[in-house]
Amino acid sequence: MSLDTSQSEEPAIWVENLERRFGSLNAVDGISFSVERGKVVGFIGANGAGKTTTMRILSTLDVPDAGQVRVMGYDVVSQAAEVRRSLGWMPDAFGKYKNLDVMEYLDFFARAYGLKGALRRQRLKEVSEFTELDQIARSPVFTLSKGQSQRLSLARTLLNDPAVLILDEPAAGLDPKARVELKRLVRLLASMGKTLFISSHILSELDEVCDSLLFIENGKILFQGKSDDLKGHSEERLLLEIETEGDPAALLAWLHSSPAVQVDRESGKTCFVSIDATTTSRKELLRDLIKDDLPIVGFRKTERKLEEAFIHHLKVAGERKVGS
Ligand SMILES: Nc1ncnc2c1ncn2[C@@H]1O[C@H](COP(=O)(O)OP(=O)(O)OP(=O)(O)O)[C@@H](O)[C@H]1O
Repeated sequence: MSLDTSQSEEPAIWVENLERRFGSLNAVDGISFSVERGKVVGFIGANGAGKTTTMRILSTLDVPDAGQVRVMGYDVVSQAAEVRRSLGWMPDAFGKYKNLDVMEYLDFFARAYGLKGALRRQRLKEVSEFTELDQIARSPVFTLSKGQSQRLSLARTLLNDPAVLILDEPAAGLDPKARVELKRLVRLLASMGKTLFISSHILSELDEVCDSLLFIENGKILFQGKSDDLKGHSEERLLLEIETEGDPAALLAWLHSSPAVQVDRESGKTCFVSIDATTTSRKELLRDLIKDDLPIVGFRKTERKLEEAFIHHLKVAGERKVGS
């Protein structure tokens, strides 16, 4: 009997000090992170940030220059075959076979996975129904739309029923309807207990479907956490939008002088601030503003948009670095 280390409680993905160099370029520059089983994590970064390189290493298609990577407890270098059995890799682009229809294409890959007889037919039925490709089973692959092609690529990835799914830019080039459909499939897969690691260069694209986000830039991790943390939602800090009908400079000066308030930015007659909710209440702040005769006409709880939040995070991180 072989010992199945995937039964252990190791995270689905565990990466420690991973490095991958191409000549003098550190495409992946000593990154560490982990993804718990059953979670959906968004891997965000601009073009060339190092996403595909990292994902290819996770998927055993490339090897690290340094560091360690484990998928479902298996080492990607010394236990590559076990990793491949646990993992499905959906590349950002895939070759289409001109003479095959949808079902023939899936059947070809099911055979390549070694699925035989009734089991193969069963899996083909399951994945084609799941991705709703059963409705276009006899369409030639080259006639598919971008959204249908992405579903075909996902279906192929699901054939061996992997516990971990690595999806490289699955939403790229999709129209809004296909994007909604993709999100629905991601949610369904998550509800089935699968772990999903999904890359995108668009911050807001994955926000609603991901449990947490991982930002990469120039091969380094810039942020790992929940998008709510990034947007400023927390038990401790509250974001507020305060609008005056009077002189915005007076409001700004008052806010800057208040030790409880941190001013993020101002726009016209509105100031965006955060307060420490453990020591100051919204009510107290509003009462103090009115007591000092500031003509407040808007006072709302707010949140940062994800893009804005990320820029704010970088700014704060940069200020910390300068200050240290
Ligand atoms: N095989 C290779 N040989 C040389 N350089 C490479 C190779 N693969 C990737 N790179 C470089 O490594 C860096 C990271 O590339 P990677 O494809 O991982 O980025 P990415 O975040 O996936 O970007 P994109 O969104 O454009 O796919 C880039 O500068 C890229 O040009």
